[in-house]
Amino acid sequence: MTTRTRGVASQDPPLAIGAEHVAKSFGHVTALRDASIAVRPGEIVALCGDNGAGKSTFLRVLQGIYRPDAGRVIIGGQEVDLTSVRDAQALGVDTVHQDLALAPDLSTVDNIFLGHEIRRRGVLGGFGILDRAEMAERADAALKELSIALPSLTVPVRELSGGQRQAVAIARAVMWSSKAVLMDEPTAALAARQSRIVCDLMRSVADRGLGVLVVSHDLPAVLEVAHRVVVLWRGKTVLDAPAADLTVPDLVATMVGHVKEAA
Ligand SMILES: Nc1ncnc2c1ncn2[C@@H]1O[C@H](COP(=O)(O)OP(=O)(O)OP(=O)(O)O)[C@@H](O)[C@H]1O
Repeated sequence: MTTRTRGVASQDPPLAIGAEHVAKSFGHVTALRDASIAVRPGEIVALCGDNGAGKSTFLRVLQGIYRPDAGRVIIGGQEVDLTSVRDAQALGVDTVHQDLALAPDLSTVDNIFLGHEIRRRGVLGGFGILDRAEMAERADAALKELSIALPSLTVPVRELSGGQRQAVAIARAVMWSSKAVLMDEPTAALAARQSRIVCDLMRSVADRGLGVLVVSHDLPAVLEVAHRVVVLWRGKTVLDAPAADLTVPDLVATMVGHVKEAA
């Protein structure tokens, strides 16, 4: 992984996460041809587009799963060359996946600390036993900070509701992110009330100063929660506008190619 500041260091405030003129092809299929997005600290930006527009591919570029063929990725105001998801995580970017990627048989505490377990020092200085009390305390504090109320932090997460599991996945991502959280369709599987709770949670995450990039087909939720909306059409950013200036019919028209405003 390398980082450079060329051309992006003067942006004020520095981008939490962004990308400029990204292209990515798979053989003869062009998934992205000119995709750009900019998310500043404390900002919620929605990434929308019709099926096959390139949203998942763009998200994977920002996560470090795919290297772009052209263009650049920016994290924390610096141009970066990500070679893996671990690179993005090390720079402070974590993802809430559509399937949440939680371990169903583990508790909320264990899921939040999965891969980041805290251990007490062993008697002989080796790896010690899990420090469950410390992990429970820190998980509880992180959930409280996001105003997430759960019936129990110790039951397996499969016993929680869909909205509660979504909240656990978001809390886990926030716990290990210092710059931005990427969310893939966070309200897709939720009823209206739980969807509103997740939108409130996105606001809490942004209020902590993190950038939030959310991929969503839920256009009313997008317009309610996002500060700005970026639309991809056939792999190109064709709209980047404040959500307050847009309506659902505007967005639908842009998503299907009736472009009113080029970025
Ligand atoms: N690994 C891959 N190999 C080949 N083609 C791919 C690959 N990933 C994506 N594509 C193609 O790239 C284009 C963009 O796909 P992508 O999944 O990024 O779109 P999307 O906007 O996320 O779509 P959806 O909303 O349907 O999930 C599509 O034509 C898709 O078939």
